[in-house]
Amino acid sequence: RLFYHLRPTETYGGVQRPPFLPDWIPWVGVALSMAGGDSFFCNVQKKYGPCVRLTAMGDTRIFITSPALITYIYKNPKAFVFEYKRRSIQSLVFGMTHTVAFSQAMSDRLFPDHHRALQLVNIGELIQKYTTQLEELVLSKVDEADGAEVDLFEMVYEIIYTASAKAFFTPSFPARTTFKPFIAFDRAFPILNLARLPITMRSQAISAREKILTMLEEWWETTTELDRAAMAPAVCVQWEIAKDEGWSKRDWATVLLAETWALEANAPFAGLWTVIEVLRRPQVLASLRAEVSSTISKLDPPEISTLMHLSQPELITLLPLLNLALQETLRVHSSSFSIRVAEYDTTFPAAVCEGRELSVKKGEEIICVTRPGNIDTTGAWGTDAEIWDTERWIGDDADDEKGKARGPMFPFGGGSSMCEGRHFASAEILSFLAIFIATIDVQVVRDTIKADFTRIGLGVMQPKGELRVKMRRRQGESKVAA
Ligand code: HEM
Repeated sequence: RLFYHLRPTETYGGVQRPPFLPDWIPWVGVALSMAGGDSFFCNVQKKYGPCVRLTAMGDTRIFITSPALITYIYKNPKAFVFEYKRRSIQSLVFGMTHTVAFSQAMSDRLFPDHHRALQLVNIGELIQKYTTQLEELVLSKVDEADGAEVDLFEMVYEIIYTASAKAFFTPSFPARTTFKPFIAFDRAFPILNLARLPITMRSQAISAREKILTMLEEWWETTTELDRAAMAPAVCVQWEIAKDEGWSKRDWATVLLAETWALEANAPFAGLWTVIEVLRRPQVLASLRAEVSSTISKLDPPEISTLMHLSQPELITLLPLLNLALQETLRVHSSSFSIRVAEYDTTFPAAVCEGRELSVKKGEEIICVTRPGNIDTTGAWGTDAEIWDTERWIGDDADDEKGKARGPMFPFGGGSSMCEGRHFASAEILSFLAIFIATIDVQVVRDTIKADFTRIGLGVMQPKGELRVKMRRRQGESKVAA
C-alpha cells in the first residue's frame, strides 16, 4: 500500500487513470481476497472509490462498483461492448472452434435471432411446456419422498433442471443422465474461463466439458426431425444457422451446451434461495401461501395447474408478494460481473465518478460488479441491506412510511446485452414457487446453507451446506391435488 501511495498519479491523454490496487501475490493478484466474501469490494470502494484497476489470475482489468457508473456503462453500448467477450466465452468455456465463434454468422444471425426468440411474445408455448413438466415432477417427487428426510437443495435443483431442459429441448433430452455431468461442467466453468491459466492446469476442467459435449452430441444424433422442430424457438433458430453454415457436430454441441448453461446456471438457484429464505420465516410463508390460495380460488378451474399455466405478466400481476420475494432473492443472492470491452479510448465523466474524470484505454476490460450496491449497509438499500426482507418492497417508494430504503439493482445486467432469458426465468421461478408453496408441507431438519463466494461474478450465487427436510403433500388441498 505504501508503494502505491508513493507512485505518482498515472495519467493517460492528460486524464487520471483508475487507481491501481497493489497486490502481493504475482499473477494471482487479489483473486483470493475477491473470493473471500463481500468485504473485499466494500473496502476497496471505501478506500479507492468506485473505479479501480485490479490484477486477478493474470489479468489486469477495471472494476466498477457504483450503480451510477454501472448505469453509465449500460447506457453507452457503442463505447462498452459485450460481444467480443460473448464470442470468446463461447470458444474458451464452451469449446466452440475459434473461427466459428468469431465468424460473421454469430453477429449477423445467431446473436440477434436468439435475442428475438427469447422475447416475451415468443415464449408463451415454451412456458406452457415447462409448467406441464414441472407440475408432474414436483408432485411425483414429493409423493416419492412421503415424509422421509431428503436433501431439498438437490431435489429442487434436479426438478427445475429437468423441467426446463425438457421444455427447451423436448422430452427426448436425457436430463437424468446429463444432470451430474452438467454440474461437473458448471463447477469447471470458472477454471475454463481463465484464459491465461496454463493448459495443464485446465485439463480436468476441459475433460468435464468434453464429457457433457459428447453426451449432447450423441443425444442430438438420436433426435428426430419432429423433435428438432419442437425445440424452443431459441434452439430452432440456432440450428437453422448451424445447418446453413455447415458447422461441425461438435460446434453444434457447444451451442447446446451454452444454451443449457444459460438455462440452468442461475434460475434454479434463485428458486432454491427463495425457498430457503421463506422456510426460515414462517410468517412470510403464511402470507405467500395465503396469496397463492386466494389467487387459485378466483381461477377457473380453481387449481394450482390453472395458476401455473398463466403467462409471465399474469403471474407477476396476480402474485405480487411472491414476485417481491423473488426480487429480494435476486438482490441479496446475486453476484454478477457484467463484462464490457472499451471500443476506443474514452473517459468516465466526473459526474458518475465521484467528481474526477478517469481515462479508459481502447481494448481494456471493464467489469461491472453489481453486488456491492445491493448489500452495502451505507448505501441506497439502507442499514439492513444485507438482510433478506420482503417488507422493504412494500410501500409506494422509499419515502413511504411503510417502505424501507430502496435503490437500483442489476440482477440481469443492463443495456443492449441485458439477460435475454429474464422473462422465461421469471415465469419459471414464480410457477415453481407457487406449486411448492401451495402443495407441500415442509419440516426443516437441518439447515446449514450459506453462500459460496468462490463463484463470485457468475450470477445467482450457489449455496453450500445442507438443507435436510421432511416433506409431504399438504392436507386439505384437494383442488390442488386434483
Ligand atoms: C435468474 C435467472 C437469470 C439471471 C440472474 C441471469 C443473469 C444474467 C446476467 C447478469 C447477464 C449479463 C448481462 C449483462 O452483462 O448486461 C445475462 C446474460 C444472458 N443471459 Fe441470463 N440470467 C438468468 C437466466 C437466463 C436464462 C433462463 C436464459 C436463457 C435460457 C438466459 C440467457 C442469457 C443470455 C443469452 C445472455 C447474454 C445476453 C447478451 O449477450 O446480449 N439467462 N444473464
